[in-house]
Amino acid sequence: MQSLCLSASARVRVSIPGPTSPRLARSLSPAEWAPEIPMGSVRRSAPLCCTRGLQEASALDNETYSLINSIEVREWESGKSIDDIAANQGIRIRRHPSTNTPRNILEKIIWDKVIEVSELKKEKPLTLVKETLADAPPARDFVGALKASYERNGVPALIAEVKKASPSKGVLREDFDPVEIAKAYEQHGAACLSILTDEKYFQGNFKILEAVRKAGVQCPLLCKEFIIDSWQIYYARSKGADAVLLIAGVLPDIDIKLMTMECRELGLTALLEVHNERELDRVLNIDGIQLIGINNRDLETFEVDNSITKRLLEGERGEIVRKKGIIVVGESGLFTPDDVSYVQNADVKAVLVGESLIKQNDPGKAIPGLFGKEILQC
Ligand SMILES: O=C(O)c1ccccc1NCC(=O)[C@H](O)[C@H](O)COP(=O)(O)O
Repeated sequence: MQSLCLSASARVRVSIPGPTSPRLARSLSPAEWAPEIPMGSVRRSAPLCCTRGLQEASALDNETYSLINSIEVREWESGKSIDDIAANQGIRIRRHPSTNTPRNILEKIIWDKVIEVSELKKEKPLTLVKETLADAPPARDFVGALKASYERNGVPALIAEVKKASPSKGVLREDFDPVEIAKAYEQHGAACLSILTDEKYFQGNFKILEAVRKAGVQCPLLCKEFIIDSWQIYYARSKGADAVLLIAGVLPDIDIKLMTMECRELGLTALLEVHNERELDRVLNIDGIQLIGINNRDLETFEVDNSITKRLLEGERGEIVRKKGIIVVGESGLFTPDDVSYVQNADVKAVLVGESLIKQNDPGKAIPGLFGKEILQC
């Protein structure tokens, strides 16, 4: 089957390579890729994806066909920038600085990330990253691990976060041995781990992700990054990630569609993070989403409010989530068994917890304190 691979984050880039699965194991020749077209800069005729894609539409699968006909691609054709498209979807974070002053910390993180990723791509272009994919450890079943833990324990499965620092709280733990902490989390029942890889704001990095995997930790690993470019998804997999975070408050629908397709092809789980009704509605309208995280923390203001999880899962939205069999993760600000029960009553099947565990003398032993009981490992 022919397959269209298109990345819209900051650029539109397309290839129509050969059969879908084996193509990930090999690198694509430059001829298979359309030239990269900077988004938000010049107005151009239709991107190559549209013309090539439509010519070959009869050979494309339904998912790809609907993508190339999507409203966003048509908007792009009519000259809208990625920031315009995002703004139409209620996204306040701009990808490209139009002033020197970011509106908030999340926007600043994203502007820095755009620069960081463009440097990394120069050092290691996608074709080289793809060559290293075959050496990565096989991807583990992130959602399967969460479901199994929930069934085993009757409380939300734990995604324990290996987090040294954060923009809202500064350094959370001076004495930070990520591998020891990861092992302790696993030993005390964490179903999965979240590894911060952003260096500038969280003092994380990809060496931590690799070291945790190489140390023999079995839990699936979430690469906690600010993803704005498909390159980062391939890079995360090449470093051993089993899941990646996609933030709906940063990524327009077209990026989410393309990136979730790429995740599927790589065997990665995409955790779609939302913070309000509009973001949840956007994500629920995208096919194939298995895992949604509701972040109780407003990443623009740092305000944490656990009732956001409850509010978003009330009524029709909760019904749609259940009908689609989506697993919901309650994220941030969870400190006590009451906090965990509160989000569990809102129908959350997993929780993502950083600060309240990492700040304890023994972060692993703090897990029973968080749940009010011991959590059984698989
Ligand atoms: O944690 C922050 O200060 C932060 C600031 C800006 C963007 C993202 C941020 N955190 C990411 C997260 O959402 C949390 O690391 C994660 O949900 C765990 O939260 P917590 O248990 O409150 O540490």
